[in-house]
Amino acid sequence: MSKDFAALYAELAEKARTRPTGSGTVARLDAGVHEIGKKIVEEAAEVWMAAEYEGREQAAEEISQLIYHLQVLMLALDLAPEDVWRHL
Ligand SMILES: N=c1c2ncn([C@@H]3O[C@H](COP(=O)(O)OP(=O)(O)OP(=O)(O)O)[C@@H](O)[C@H]3O)c2ncn1[C@@H]1O[C@H](COP(=O)(O)O)[C@@H](O)[C@H]1O
Repeated sequence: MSKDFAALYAELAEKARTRPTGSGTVARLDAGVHEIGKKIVEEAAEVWMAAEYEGREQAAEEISQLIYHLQVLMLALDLAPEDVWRHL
């Protein structure tokens, strides 16, 4: 069963809280907002290129990675999903 936005956020929040060894998420949080922001821009560009040239399946994968990095930024800023949803 694949995970959804809420399940991934809960998983990442738990990683941020418990800081398990080897977690890429913990390393990204430790690198800080500047590095997370650069990764978001990179992933957004990959979404664009995949959508324009690489097809739906590749675009879906790149979109999932962009969502992951957006969630890391949310955790870095202590933003819960509800803090974002209320702007929708
Ligand atoms: N869903 C993701 C996920 N999507 C993307 N990424 C990261 O984003 C990278 C994709 O970026 P690129 O394609 O640019 O790969 P890259 O050039 O090697 O990127 P860099 O690692 O150099 O930044 C992947 O290599 C991962 O490091 C993710 N890392 C983790 N998760 C999930 O997050 C959860 C927690 O992961 P850990 O914190 O590592 O335990 C697990 O369920 C993981 O499956």
